[in-house]
Amino acid sequence: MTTPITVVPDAARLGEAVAQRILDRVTAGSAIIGFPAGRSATPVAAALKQSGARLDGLQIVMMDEYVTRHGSRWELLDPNTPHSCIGWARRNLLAPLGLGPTSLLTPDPNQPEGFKQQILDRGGIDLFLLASGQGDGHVALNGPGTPRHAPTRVVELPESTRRDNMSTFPHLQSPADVPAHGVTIGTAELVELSHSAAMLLWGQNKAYAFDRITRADSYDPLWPATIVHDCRNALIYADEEAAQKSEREGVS
Ligand SMILES: N[C@@H]1[C@@H](O)[C@H](O)[C@@H](COP(=O)(O)O)O[C@@H]1O
Repeated sequence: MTTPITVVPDAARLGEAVAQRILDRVTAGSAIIGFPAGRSATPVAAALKQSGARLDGLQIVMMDEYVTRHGSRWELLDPNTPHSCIGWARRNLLAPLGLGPTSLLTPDPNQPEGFKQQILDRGGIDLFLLASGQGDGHVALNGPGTPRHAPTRVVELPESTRRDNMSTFPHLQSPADVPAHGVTIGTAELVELSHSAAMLLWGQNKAYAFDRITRADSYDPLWPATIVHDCRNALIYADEEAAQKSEREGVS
């Protein structure tokens, strides 16, 4: 495994370390940052808010969103729904950081192939923050079995991802409460469009994900979050609970 690992004591320190990288880029001019919705990036969002910095130059790219079919078209989940990924971005990033709607880019389920060009037009993603499904290793909504070069597209969520989403959004009581489809950036674009990437793993329930990811050297379709190894300038950030540091060697 060649992707460097940084282990910090806890989720708050992880958030501060990653937020500092974003702040450095914003200070240098502008930053286009890819975000996952859910628990993993919440400490990063909190640390950005805590910094009190002006973040006008911050552009946020959300990697996925749940969708439902209406006739021949897909509709994004209402952002006021507590498990909406766009809603997560509005609540955790846009509102607290004082950013407007033009600071947010999300894939269009009816034109998913356009997402790549929209990102290219902005010069690519400076830093793509990645999360791993705790039980099935999904990344964005690319579930187990996703080929390495999958494009941005609408996918049907497997039961394993819907179960993981119940931990991410605890108000979801059963897999049936989780929407059956989502639009997601593809594994191809995660690699091609990011100048750097950071996998965020914190808490005991990400210990297995840490293990699966750090045992791999490159993309393993059975655990799609291993895509981090194929990304340029990639880093894994973990807290001690996820890394179970005392039991490992070679982790700094
Ligand atoms: N749609 C989101 C993904 O974007 C995110 O990567 C994942 C991880 O969530 P958590 O960080 O809570 O484990 O949850 C959901 O599936």
